[in-house]
Amino acid sequence: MLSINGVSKSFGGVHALRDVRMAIPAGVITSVIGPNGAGKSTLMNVISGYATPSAGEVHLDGARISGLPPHRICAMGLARSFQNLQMFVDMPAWEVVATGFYRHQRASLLADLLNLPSSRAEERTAEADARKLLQFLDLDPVWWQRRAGDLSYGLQRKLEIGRALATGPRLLLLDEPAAGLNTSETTALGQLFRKIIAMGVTLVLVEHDLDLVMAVSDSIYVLDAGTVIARGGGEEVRRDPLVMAAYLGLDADA
Ligand SMILES: Nc1ncnc2c1ncn2[C@@H]1O[C@H](COP(=O)(O)OP(=O)(O)OP(=O)(O)O)[C@@H](O)[C@H]1O
Repeated sequence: MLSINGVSKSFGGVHALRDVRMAIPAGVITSVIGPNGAGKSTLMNVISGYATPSAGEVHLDGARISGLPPHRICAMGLARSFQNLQMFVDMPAWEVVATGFYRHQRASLLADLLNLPSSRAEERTAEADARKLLQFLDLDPVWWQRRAGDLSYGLQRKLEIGRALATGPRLLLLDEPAAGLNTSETTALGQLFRKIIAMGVTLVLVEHDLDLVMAVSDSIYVLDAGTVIARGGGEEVRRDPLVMAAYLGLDADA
């Protein structure tokens, strides 16, 4: 579904990604792990159009997406969340999710400004759809009308996932979705991933919580210093000497 063909990205003299190749199939959870500075966020930015690769290409279902702006890539069915929350803190929680439906709305800016019936009808549909998504996310209705910024960090993370799902993606990239969550929130997040897969949305995770990664991933890629050093199932990756060396700072032979 997503193919990453020889992607490199440099920032001045820093080679954040070097000839990265990945083949991510539909219908499963693929995780990308690696120590700090390995290039994970840079890879997510390249895939989602927030960064242009210095070399190589990214294809989604055979169509080249590298080099396109984020909104075009989103319209092609690829949505993302961010490592640091990108939240509309002053909106009611439901409306944060509803903004994701904007991509599907047809009313013109003028209709919006004049509050014409076409614009109001779309708003009502977006609100109803947002409520369905909030139920899907298992967000207690007591929070729906509350200011998003007043929700706990874990609940705001859910809103961010809801907003991304509202764009109707076939593939969803989640950049460190468990960061800042407690143990029970992380367990619930793993269950939510399974529900998202069951909806027919493919998931790619960048995650530091290795327990979560091992529990939910069908396949794992390990990046270190901008290079893929291992790929496979949890056990395979866990036992890989290069992975141990990257994480523990040990010599691969040791
Ligand atoms: N905009 C930038 N300008 C310069 N260097 C950058 C930029 N973005 C990333 N880098 C560098 O590229 C390398 C990879 O960074 P990146 O943030 O992709 O790693 P990461 O694996 O996501 O790290 P972490 O797990 O700490 O979030 C690092 O050396 C980083 O300092």
